[in-house]
Amino acid sequence: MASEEHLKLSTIIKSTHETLRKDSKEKGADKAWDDHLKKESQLSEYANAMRKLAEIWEENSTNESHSVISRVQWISNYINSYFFTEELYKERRLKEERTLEINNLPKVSTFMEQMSKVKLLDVGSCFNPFSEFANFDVTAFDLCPANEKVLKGDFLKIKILKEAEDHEKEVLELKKESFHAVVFSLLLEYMPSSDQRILCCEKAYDLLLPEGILVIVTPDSQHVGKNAKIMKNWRYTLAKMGFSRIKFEKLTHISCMVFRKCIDKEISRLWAEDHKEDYMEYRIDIPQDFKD
Ligand SMILES: C[S@@+](CC[C@H](N)C(=O)[O-])C[C@H]1O[C@@H](n2cnc3c(N)ncnc32)[C@H](O)[C@@H]1O
Repeated sequence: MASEEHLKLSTIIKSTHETLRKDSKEKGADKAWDDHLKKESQLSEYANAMRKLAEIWEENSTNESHSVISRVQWISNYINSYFFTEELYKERRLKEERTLEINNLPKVSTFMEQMSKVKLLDVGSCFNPFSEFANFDVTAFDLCPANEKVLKGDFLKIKILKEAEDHEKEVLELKKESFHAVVFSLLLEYMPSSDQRILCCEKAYDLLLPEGILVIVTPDSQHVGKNAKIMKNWRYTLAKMGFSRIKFEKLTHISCMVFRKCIDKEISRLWAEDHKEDYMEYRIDIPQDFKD
């Protein structure tokens, strides 16, 4: 059973999202977003609520309904099996090379190099849940950091450059193709429009090395079929960008997905053409977009 404190904190989170969606309908997503960023006390209240919820979840980690542990664990387990324990990236590489060959596309000769630590960008990190993992070299940032381990920045405004300055507190720019993994854990649904979510995924694409992965966790307490069309449309949209979805798992309250940056964009684009259904569009919607 949720405690009174837990309910109070969850209400802060939900009402922030609701207000942003409502403002976005009234004045447009860009204006609503700019106005939202000016509400510093509301942003800090949200960050504190998120951090405190995580502490509550940690204290109650034996209770399976508390999903913060499971999402952080799920993400780190997958990243480890992809890069280290099972080296899943090698299997995928072979599969993609075969697709290039079958479709008479040019061969690719440079691949991601073996690494000892995964360079991980955690966008919308809030309290940097990945800082504890020794084999991750984490860059964590958020609109409103909940602690000093997190840098401040708006991913929608971040510049992606061939060379980027190092940052101490605020991130304005990041280096192109400099990360093995980008994590969006409960990030996309914070933003009120499909265009903003798409921009985030396109930026992740530019920041990842080829064969790197974008891990997306999104809240979903419905049964697996309920949001299937929305999830299939995400897969289509990301495939048009150059990502191929390599993992999907529905847990009790979240859906976890992994998208791999293909060695050649054409690979996932061919997949998108072959699997396009009539309802599919270049969009990233969430179920809340269809509520009034
Ligand atoms: C629901 S919290 C998720 C926190 C953490 N990733 C987790 O899984 O517990 C969403 C976070 O994303 C941040 N955020 C939303 N849009 C952002 C943006 N454009 N740039 C950076 N951070 C953003 C918010 O400030 C908030 O801390």
